[in-house]
Amino acid sequence: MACAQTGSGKTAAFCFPIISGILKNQGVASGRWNRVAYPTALILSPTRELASQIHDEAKKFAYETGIKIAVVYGGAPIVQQCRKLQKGVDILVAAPGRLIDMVERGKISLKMVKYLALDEADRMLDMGFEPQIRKIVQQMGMPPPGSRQTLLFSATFPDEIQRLASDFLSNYIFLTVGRVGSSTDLIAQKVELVQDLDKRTHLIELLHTERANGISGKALTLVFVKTKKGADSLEHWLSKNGLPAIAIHGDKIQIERERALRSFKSGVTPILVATDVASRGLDIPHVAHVINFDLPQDIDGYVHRIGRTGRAGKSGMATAFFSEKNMALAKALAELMKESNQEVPSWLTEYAASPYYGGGSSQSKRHGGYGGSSFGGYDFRAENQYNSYTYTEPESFAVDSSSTYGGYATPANYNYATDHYDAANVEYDPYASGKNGDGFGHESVVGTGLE
Ligand SMILES: Nc1ncnc2c1ncn2[C@@H]1O[C@H](COP(=O)(O)OP(=O)(O)OP(=O)(O)O)[C@@H](O)[C@H]1O
Repeated sequence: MACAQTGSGKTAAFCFPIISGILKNQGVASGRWNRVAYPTALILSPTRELASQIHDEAKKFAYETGIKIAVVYGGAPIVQQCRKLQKGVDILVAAPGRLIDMVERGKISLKMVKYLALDEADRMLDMGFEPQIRKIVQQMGMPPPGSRQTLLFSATFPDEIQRLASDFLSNYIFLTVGRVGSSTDLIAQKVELVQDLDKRTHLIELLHTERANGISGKALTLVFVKTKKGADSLEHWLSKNGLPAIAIHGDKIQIERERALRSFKSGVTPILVATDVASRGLDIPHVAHVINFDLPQDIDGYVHRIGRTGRAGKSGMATAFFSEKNMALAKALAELMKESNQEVPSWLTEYAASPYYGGGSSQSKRHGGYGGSSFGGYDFRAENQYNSYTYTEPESFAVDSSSTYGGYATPANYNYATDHYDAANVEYDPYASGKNGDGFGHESVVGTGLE
């Protein structure tokens, strides 16, 4: 289970070990025609666009290795996808619906899967996708957790989802780079108090000012709204006001969705109005500004949305229109902004402090989820240990022998700065001799930055 901030390169982090594992252990599939495809690795994604992006990335990573990569998702011709599969596939990238369909039709067998990766894993295991994932992983012939490696990746991981995820894992390692659910401070975040009725005018002013200041150029702006209807309507409104915009949402047919994305990426339509269908995983160069015209319900949604900018070390900007409908988000938003070294407006601090909106509670409450917040921030198995986890040199993570982790002494010479990634090797035991030392038979590894 691995968490790192948006835009930090998680796709490569799960693709490379898979590619390496296949080359080392399984060997690549033959190019012979097969009626049924037997992928060695399965990568699942919540949206078609993300599946397509992962497929493209994985192809680059596997260049000249002979590894065969295919993608299946709904809304695209199934015949073409089948034809590709029949030529052999090592890594299959899929959106759940189409995958289930193809397994049921006998076109794909999951019997040989040795690597299962769930990108945006918390989304894949939330209420919407969980039944489908359960079906794929537990009822379609896939080898059990001990006989395959399972990789769950996301920038956010609420503890209730972590709990659920353990059903698909055995004795797993929890690895975080930075704090789970935090956003990168490469993104300059701004929150503005705007009444619902004024949002459109405010948006137009904001976009015109940007243009007047010459910010546009090649820069792209992504505007998030709550509903599909709202997306279409805002697209028309912006276009009518001389601001070229295009909408993407789940009610559009796949060709239209892809056309919208292409037009946005190429800069032909520099404003994309989107629902949450575009909130996760999409890596679009030149997105300079993310505007939350409507804020999402929970803070994790906000983290993913603003994460469409400020990627791969580049800086970005995020503006949120906050109205009274968003009060439940006040505390989590203020905390997140503070944590990412952003200036928090005083009115937001006041809302955040109001007990009426869940304010005034202790830090530890962040883990439990309240009023729209679902900060993870830790390995849910280690709640007690984290409470008593102390260290003396947070900069370098060099821990002296007085430090404790769940009441167990950390080895005197253990240096987190150099040793913590070694914990990914299951045989390596950083905390104590014998078992993991915390008595839980698992390991949690926390890194401090993108390194
Ligand atoms: N080592 C690297 N050096 C430079 N760029 C990199 C490196 N690793 C990844 N990238 C680039 O960083 C960008 C973001 O990567 P990626 O899409 O994998 O992020 P992510 O962590 O999955 O984000 P999200 O949480 O939004 O899905 C991509 O354009 C990718 O090519």
